Amino acid sequence: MNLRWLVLKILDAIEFEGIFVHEAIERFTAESDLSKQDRAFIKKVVFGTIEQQIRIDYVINQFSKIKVNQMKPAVRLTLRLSVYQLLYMENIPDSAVCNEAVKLIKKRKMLRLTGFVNGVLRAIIRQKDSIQWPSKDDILTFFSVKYSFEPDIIQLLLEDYDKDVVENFLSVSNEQAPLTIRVQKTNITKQGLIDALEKEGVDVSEGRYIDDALHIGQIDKINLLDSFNQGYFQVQDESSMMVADVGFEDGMTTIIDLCAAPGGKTMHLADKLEGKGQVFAFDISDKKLDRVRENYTRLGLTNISEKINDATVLNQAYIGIADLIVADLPCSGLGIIRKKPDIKWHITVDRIKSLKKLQQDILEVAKNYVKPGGVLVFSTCTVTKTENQDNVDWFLDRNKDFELEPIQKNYSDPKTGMVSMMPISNGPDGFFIAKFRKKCENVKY
Ligand SMILES: C[S@@+](CC[C@H](N)C(=O)[O-])C[C@H]1O[C@@H](n2cnc3c(N)ncnc32)[C@H](O)[C@@H]1O
Repeated sequence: MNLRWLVLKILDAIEFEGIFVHEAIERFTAESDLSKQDRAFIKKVVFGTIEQQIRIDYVINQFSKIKVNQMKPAVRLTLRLSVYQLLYMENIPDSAVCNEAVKLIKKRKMLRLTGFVNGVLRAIIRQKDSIQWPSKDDILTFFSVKYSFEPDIIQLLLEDYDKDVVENFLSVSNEQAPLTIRVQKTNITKQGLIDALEKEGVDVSEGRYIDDALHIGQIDKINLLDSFNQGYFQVQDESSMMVADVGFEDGMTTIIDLCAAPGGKTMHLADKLEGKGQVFAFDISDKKLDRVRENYTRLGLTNISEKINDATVLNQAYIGIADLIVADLPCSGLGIIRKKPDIKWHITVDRIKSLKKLQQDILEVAKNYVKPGGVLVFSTCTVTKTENQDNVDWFLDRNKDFELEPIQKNYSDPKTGMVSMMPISNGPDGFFIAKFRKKCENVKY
């Protein structure tokens, strides 16, 4: 099996079919008998090539007369995956990278272009220590090339945050995220899970903010772990666990998770209900809800009912019934780029504007399902003020029957009473949470 050939096919599918990185890797590696090391290599090169695309293209363009966007797709992708290895994988000899690239071009039957590819790569190998990088005087181009982000997105972030904060965000977004799991308390205690994982040879350490969170070592195939199949845990980032940690209160019985798939927060809330009460898990399509079903079946949870429901359309059956509404809304996802690097290339300023409109449409409907005294939690896995704080102001302005309840946790911002977290190195993803309570004199959980 030629691993780089598989990488090329995966990159090709991502670029021309528009599928997500994880989906593409899964499609081309699931059925094959690749070793753990082979899969790790493929994942590293695919993730890295996507993540560092702007920087890689910048380097190629310095050494090639034909610019990247004028190249034949197979040549462009072969050069990108090769330059990633040259710049970021020191353990691979430069000559091997070059020879393998030429083999790929031959395999694609582009014999006339082998000399070109070989020439560009050899030039980069010779001069990679003297590449001319953009000057810091032009901070947008400098950050864009250094961290491989679109200048428009950097500009948007610079309008919201200080330069140092933005630079840290860009840098951490290119790191590997920790693998975090949540103890499924209905099935096992935390210590019981730690013991079970260690018995299976998995490295375990405590999470940073949430008691039920554990970090585990990177695992090739999690579904081969007995503790996973026994439903002892759910893979979930710590920032995502904060939603139930903030929203759930003793005495609650009826919860609606309006945008639930794949179900991370639904499972956590059903766990907090200790198998009692009801979590209504809504999402836009049955295919999305399949993931929710898979999760609750494996975890053995019976207090979840899933249903196709468009969150922008008021559903009369649920008006005023919920103790807690979770509106974990579709967003630009800038807080989770470490896990989904292709977000870098899908998100635009216009898309963020249209997401804001969708978020407001959903919040306008969501408020109707809350009981007097009940809670509406609004969350996103992004860091733009447009999608977060602006929506909070907009919501409070229009809905005087709701108030912002300050979140008092060791991970919330004491000034705003909200959670607005940038991704943290070896820690949680970037995330935002605001908690609204529907006013009522007598009822409070
Ligand atoms: C951020 S994800 C939710 C993640 C989920 N809460 C979890 O913790 O696993 C946003 C979800 O919103 C769903 N969605 C998008 N538009 C929707 C709509 N109009 N109505 C309901 N769900 C929608 C998407 O299908 C997606 O599953």
